[in-house]
Amino acid sequence: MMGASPLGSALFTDLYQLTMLQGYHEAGLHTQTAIFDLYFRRAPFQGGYAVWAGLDPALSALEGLRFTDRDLAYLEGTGLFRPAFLSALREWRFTGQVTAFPEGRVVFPHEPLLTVRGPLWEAQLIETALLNVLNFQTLIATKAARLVSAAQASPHGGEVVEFGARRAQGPDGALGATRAAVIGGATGTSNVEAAARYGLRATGTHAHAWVEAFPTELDAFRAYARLYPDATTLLLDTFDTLRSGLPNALTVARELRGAGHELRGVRLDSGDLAYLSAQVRAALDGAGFPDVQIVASNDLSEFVIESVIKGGGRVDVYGVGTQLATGGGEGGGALGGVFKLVALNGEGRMKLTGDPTKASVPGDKRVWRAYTGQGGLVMDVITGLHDAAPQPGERVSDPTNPLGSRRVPAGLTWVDPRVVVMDGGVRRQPPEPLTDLQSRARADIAALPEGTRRLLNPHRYHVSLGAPLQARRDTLIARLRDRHGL
Ligand SMILES: Nc1ncnc2c1ncn2[C@@H]1O[C@H](COP(=O)(O)OP(=O)(O)OP(=O)(O)O)[C@@H](O)[C@H]1O
Ligand SMILES: O=P(O)(O)OC[C@H]1O[C@H](OP(=O)(O)OP(=O)(O)O)[C@H](O)[C@@H]1O
Ligand SMILES: O=C(O)c1cccnc1
Repeated sequence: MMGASPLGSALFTDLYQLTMLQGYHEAGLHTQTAIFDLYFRRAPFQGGYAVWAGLDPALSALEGLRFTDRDLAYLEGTGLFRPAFLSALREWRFTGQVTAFPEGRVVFPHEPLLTVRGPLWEAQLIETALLNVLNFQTLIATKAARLVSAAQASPHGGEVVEFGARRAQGPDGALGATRAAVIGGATGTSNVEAAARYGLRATGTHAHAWVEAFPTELDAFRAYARLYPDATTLLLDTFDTLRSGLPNALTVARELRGAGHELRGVRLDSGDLAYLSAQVRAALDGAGFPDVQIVASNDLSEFVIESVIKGGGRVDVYGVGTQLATGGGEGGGALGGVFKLVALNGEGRMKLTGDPTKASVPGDKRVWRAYTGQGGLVMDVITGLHDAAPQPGERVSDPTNPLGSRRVPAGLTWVDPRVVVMDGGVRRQPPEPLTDLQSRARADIAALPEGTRRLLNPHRYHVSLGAPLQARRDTLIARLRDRHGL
């Protein structure tokens, strides 16, 4: 065993949460009712949207969170914590309420994706673990969605499967990445542990080592096909894709057919994938094998996939490793989601800063999402929890730019997409199957305005603040400035 995931350990937090917790406890602030919002300020990959993922593992972790004897002994050993606080921690449980977008929904910068309401010391402690799992899985689900949209732009269609276990950020990163990749639209994984854990299709071909292990490429191909006559995908590029791999694969395809089976596929792993896949497709079709699939791999990204398709490529399945499992590449690497205190004991709180993109929005809130009659997404408006839904003609403002405002169009249907997913520290619903989350994401991505899906310089989907909320925020800003002499 490589060690269990730290998610679910009360010590999987930043030290400052615990030092603050002790302070809240001493000051008697710890039981005051706090509201924290989790949101990100920029969509990953310089894209126009994100696919919200990681909620189920986050909620599972909250449900069981306890300080064990080992945890308390460690904390005692730091010399930072007093006995009264350590014994209070023994009773610490998460008893709060969590309201969140359902997993798989498309989400946008600045809107509260998840809101925690509960005693201050409960909500504060969980920041680190919540952000860890939600930032990562949202990043990877979004990457998968981008890869899948690129693949599906081909008139012939295309799937994405996840090949990233060898490149992921550690074992826990690999498992989380597979889960999120599937939510974002990946149709299979090569990671067998992840497949078993999440009830997914484990899929794969063979490596160059298999071919190198036999006297000839044809011997290797024949041996594999004999063992898996209905599940063989042959890797063509160990020696030369067109001059050796392809003719040998055709030989094996004919032999399999003679024995009542069909070759499933071939894999291309180097060279110009547009040119090679078109050549291989033509050869397979010409030889009477139109159903043999072409799998491609080798440092694929959404931009490579786009280029392969533009170049006339005929790839059916893209096997993506590094870029998918790590979210690597431009604007990737990490999602910068944050968790901010927005109210304490019913009073709005906010972070003021010189950078208007970083100032938070105080108070308990609601997100309204507007749809056209055809089910297309139009805009999101954040209001106070008890404010009316946005009205046609109402002026709503840009959360990062006080001068940016727009009027709410008429004829839209407004829905509050967030749900209470946990109450009294207990989940309200059982975990949803990953296939349901994948379908939800697929439908939401299809409902996005065309330009918002674009990979490069997408249209910005508008998330605005309702007028009463903006007014309360302005009042609080003025009060904080007065109080701090700013
Ligand atoms: N038609 C294409 N358009 C854009 N990028 C492509 C295309 N075909 C392949 N690529 C990408 O080009 C990069 C380099 O491919 P190349 O064939 O030179 O690599 P390679 O020689 O196989 O390298 P290595 O052996 O290190 O994997 C890869 O990231 C591959 O995904
Ligand atoms: O999207 P990727 O990160 O490229 O992951 C997939 C790659 O992993 C495997 O090869 P590997 O990279 O281990 O060896 P190679 O570079 O010799 O192909 C496989 O053959 C793919 O090319
Ligand atoms: O099955 C494959 O082809 C595979 C699996 C992992 C990484 N690269 C390729």
